[in-house]
Amino acid sequence: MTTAGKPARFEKKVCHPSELAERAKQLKGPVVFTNGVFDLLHRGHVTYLDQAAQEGQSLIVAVNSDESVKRLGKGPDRPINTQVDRMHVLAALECVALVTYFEEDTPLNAILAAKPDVLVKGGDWPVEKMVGAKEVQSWGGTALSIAFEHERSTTATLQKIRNL
Ligand SMILES: Nc1ncnc2c1ncn2[C@@H]1O[C@H](COP(=O)(O)OP(=O)(O)OP(=O)(O)O)[C@@H](O)[C@H]1O
Ligand SMILES: O=P(O)(O)O[C@@H]1O[C@H]([C@H](O)CO)[C@@H](O)[C@H](O)[C@@H]1O
Repeated sequence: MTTAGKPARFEKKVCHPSELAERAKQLKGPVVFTNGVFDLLHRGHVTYLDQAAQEGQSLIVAVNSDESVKRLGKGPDRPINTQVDRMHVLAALECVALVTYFEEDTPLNAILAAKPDVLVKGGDWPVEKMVGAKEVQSWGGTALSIAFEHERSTTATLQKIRNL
C-alpha cells in the first residue's frame, strides 16, 4: 500500500505575479531579484543563484512564462519544462526565498512590483543592458552582473541529448 506524502514545503515559495508586491514586502531585507528562463537547471544556474542570494537576505526569482519564452527565440521546442515546473524546481533551492513568473517580454513590471534592493543577472548580461537596472538604482538599489564560474547552458545540454 502507498500513502500520499505531505505537501512539499517549497510549494509555499511559489507566488502569482499579483501577490508579488505583498509577498516581497514580507521578506527579510535586503531583497535580491533575478530573472530568467531556467529551463533545464544546471550547475551554472545554481552557482549563480546562490551567489546572487548572498548579495542580500532574500532572493526572488522571476521566470519567463511559457509564452514569453517562445517569443525570446531560443528555439521552437522551448521551453522544455513548463513555467510551473521551472518555478517549483527553483523554489526547491535553499537559496531561493520566493518564485514568480512574468508574461511580458521583460521582467520590468515584476521588478517594479518587488522593488528589490539588488538586481542580479549572470555575466551574459552586463549592467548597462540589464532591464530594470536604472529603476532599481533610482530607489537607491544596486545592479550586479555576476561572472560565470561554470560554462554551462541549457542549449548545450540539449545539444548533448540530441547527439546521443
Ligand atoms: N553557466 C552559467 N553561469 C552563471 N549564470 C548563468 C549561466 N547560464 C545562465 N546563467 C544565468 O542564469 C539566468 C537564466 O539563464 P537561462 O535560463 O537563459 O540559462 P541558459 O542555460 O543560458 O539557457 P539557454 O541555453 O536556453 O539560453 C540568466 O540570468 C543567466 O545570466
Ligand atoms: O534567461 P535569460 O534569457 O538570460 O533571461 C532573460 O533576461 C532578460 C534580462 O532581464 C534583460 O536584462 C529578460 O528581458 C528576458 O525576458 C529573460 O528573462
